[in-house]
Amino acid sequence: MHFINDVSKFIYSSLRNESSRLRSYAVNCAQKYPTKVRVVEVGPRDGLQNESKNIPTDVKVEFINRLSATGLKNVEATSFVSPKWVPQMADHSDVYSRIDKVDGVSYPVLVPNMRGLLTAMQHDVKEIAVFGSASEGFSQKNIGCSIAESLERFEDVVSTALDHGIKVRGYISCVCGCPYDGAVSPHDVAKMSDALFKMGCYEISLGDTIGIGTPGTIRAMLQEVMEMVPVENLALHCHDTYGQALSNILTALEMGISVFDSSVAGLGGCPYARGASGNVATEDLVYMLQGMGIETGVDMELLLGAGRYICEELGKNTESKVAKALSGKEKPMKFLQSYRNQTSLKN
Ligand SMILES: CC(C)(COP(=O)([O-])OP(=O)([O-])OC[C@H]1O[C@@H](n2cnc3c(N)ncnc32)[C@H](O)[C@@H]1OP(=O)([O-])[O-])[C@@H](O)C(=O)NCCC(=O)NCCSC(=O)C[C@@](C)(O)CC(=O)[O-]
Repeated sequence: MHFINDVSKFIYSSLRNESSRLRSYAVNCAQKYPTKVRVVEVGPRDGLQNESKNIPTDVKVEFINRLSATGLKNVEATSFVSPKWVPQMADHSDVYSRIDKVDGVSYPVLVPNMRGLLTAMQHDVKEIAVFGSASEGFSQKNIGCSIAESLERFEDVVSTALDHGIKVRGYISCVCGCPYDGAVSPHDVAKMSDALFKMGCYEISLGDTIGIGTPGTIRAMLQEVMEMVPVENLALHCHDTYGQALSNILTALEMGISVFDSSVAGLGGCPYARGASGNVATEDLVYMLQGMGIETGVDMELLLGAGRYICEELGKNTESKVAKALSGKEKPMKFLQSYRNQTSLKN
């Protein structure tokens, strides 16, 4: 450990006078932050699924196309779920077939069962996500079965998808607490993560569905999960209900996690977790990461534009603090750039 710290300090001091990007790199090595983060945009799915007002398919398609142009590499497009359960996602087939598929961008879709997978395959979907829960109560309310039954169901879905060359991501909800069962033990989250990883999910996204976690509970949960699944196969999915999302993400970054889910304008919530607010806003996440010198590949101006577009269409105010702060500025990007130029960590 001392050796690692010494190496990090040496890298830091020897690069002190180099370019700003190298300086950020050294700082991140010294502090053990990853130098690059992949942001998984879940706005078109998690962000919109809870909206009661009908959102035209055209708007969803335009929203996804704008997000694809920002440099994001993962834009979750829709859910092939039952329209009886989530009416807002009933146009999943239309949305998926009409969006522009940009090279290098993945458009995962949620799939709860074999029927969802077969429909997704008819539309040549390249990546799906199965979604389970670490708590029994949420599993029953969200997908109508127990955890054990869900794992049985996913076995077939995952193996069929993999046989057809479709990548599979695995979500686990309620990793810090459940709206029906209360506290959830890190051991149960680790067990579920292990099961989905062994099934063939390339990445496990750990969802703090009701945003109740704090850096303390997130750390304890991640410690147990990391004993079962390598850190490079983990992602964190934070809702910001209690205002803890960015602190929780910082904790996960310190522990080596480098994939985070977020939703532009902080849209969202789960229909089966009443009272839970939206995901951490993508603008706020990217602002924090850029300010730490961590590469995301996301163009902030285009991202702010995508957030403005969907908020106008929904007739809502943004939940992003960054979007709110910059909305009063005549030239927001110039303002940000000049601020960054005055600080030691330019990006
Ligand atoms: C899993 C089921 C289908 C079980 O639902 P069920 O009622 O137990 O199953 P069923 O097989 O009896 O099906 C009921 C009806 O739905 C139809 N159906 C069945 N499957 C499909 C399908 N794939 N696509 C279209 N239709 C389907 C089926 O044909 C039938 O229609 P009917 O015969 O009555 O006319 C249901 O519970 C469901 O769709 N649940 C989805 C709930 C959901 O999408 N929740 C939000 C996403 S999860 C989330 O937000 C959390 C996450 C991922 O973001 C992470 C976090 O923050 O924690």
